[in-house]
Amino acid sequence: MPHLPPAQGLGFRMRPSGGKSGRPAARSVHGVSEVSASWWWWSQAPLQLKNLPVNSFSLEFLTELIINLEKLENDKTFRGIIITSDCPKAFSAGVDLREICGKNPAHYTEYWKVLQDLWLRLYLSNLVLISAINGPCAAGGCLIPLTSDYRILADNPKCLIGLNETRLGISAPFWFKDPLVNIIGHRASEHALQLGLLFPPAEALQVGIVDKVVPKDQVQSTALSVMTQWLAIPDHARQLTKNMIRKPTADLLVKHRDTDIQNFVSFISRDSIQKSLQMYLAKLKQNKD
Ligand SMILES: CC/C=C\C/C=C\CCCC/C=C/C(=O)SCCNC(=O)CCNC(=O)[C@H](O)C(C)(C)COP(=O)(O)OP(=O)(O)OC[C@H]1O[C@@H](n2cnc3c(N)ncnc32)[C@H](O)[C@@H]1OP(=O)(O)O
Repeated sequence: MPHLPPAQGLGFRMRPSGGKSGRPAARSVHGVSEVSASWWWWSQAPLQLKNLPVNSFSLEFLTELIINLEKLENDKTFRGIIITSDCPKAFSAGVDLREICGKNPAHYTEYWKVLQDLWLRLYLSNLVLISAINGPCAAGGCLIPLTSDYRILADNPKCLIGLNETRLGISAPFWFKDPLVNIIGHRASEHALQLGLLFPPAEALQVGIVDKVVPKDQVQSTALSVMTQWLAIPDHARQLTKNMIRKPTADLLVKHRDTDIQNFVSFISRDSIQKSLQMYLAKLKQNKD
């Protein structure tokens, strides 16, 4: 299993859980629960996102994330991943606005394609994906949670979650909207998407965009306990079922991805959109002072 120490500001921490060897010592004399605890314990890999300061999706970060997910997917040791943030300010701030501001159409094309690739890899992953959301995640920052199998949110008023694109003067792509509809339903999605709602924890739980809200210091332990339940199901049955449920949604992107790229590039290249994104980025920087 690759162990990748994070580079300055950019990187992922991936490590098998367990002792120094990555696996807990075998317990031969204990009961079934002990045995099964050891079994699931080293079947899951924590994946800690670290692209300081806010885990925004730069092209480089997306590319690294896809490579690391592919490694985990191909390593048969692992059956599930708990994804969390190693940046104190955010779980993820979504699309890195510097990637979609002031660049050229070729860059926008490449960027959008890589973002689609990440979405497809996550949405159709054979692994159990649990998002341990320990910070705010807005717009594209919801990509990982919305493609996960289970979402646990820290009970902190700063931990807002939602697709707030309309507030930035842009529209969420259909492949962000579709998983939201699948998770919270049509009417709630209409409301949330049009108003660009960012939900605080209690409301997020109520609308169903997250499955559990727990104190911040319990997010990781809760994720481990939920993972135990999911890994108790035989992989082949769970994977077939996941694929059956998710494939129609994923197929829509596969079928329309070129058109979606063209739409994105022409939309994002408009002067009016560029201006409003630049203003939003400038406002983010001002708010700091
Ligand atoms: C036809 C239609 C076809 C297609 C549709 C077209 C377009 C679709 C658009 C794509 C859909 C997805 C969009 C997105 O994801 S856009 C990004 C949305 N994200 C946000 O709105 C979050 C913005 N950030 C925040 O709210 C806060 O930064 C956050 C995360 C709550 C943390 O707050 P705080 O602790 O106070 O930290 P700062 O605000 O000071 O931020 C630190 C530092 O990070 C910079 N930064 C924050 N977010 C981003 C970002 N998304 N991209 C780039 N940089 C970001 C911020 O400016 C600060 O920088 P500084 O240099 O000042 O330190």
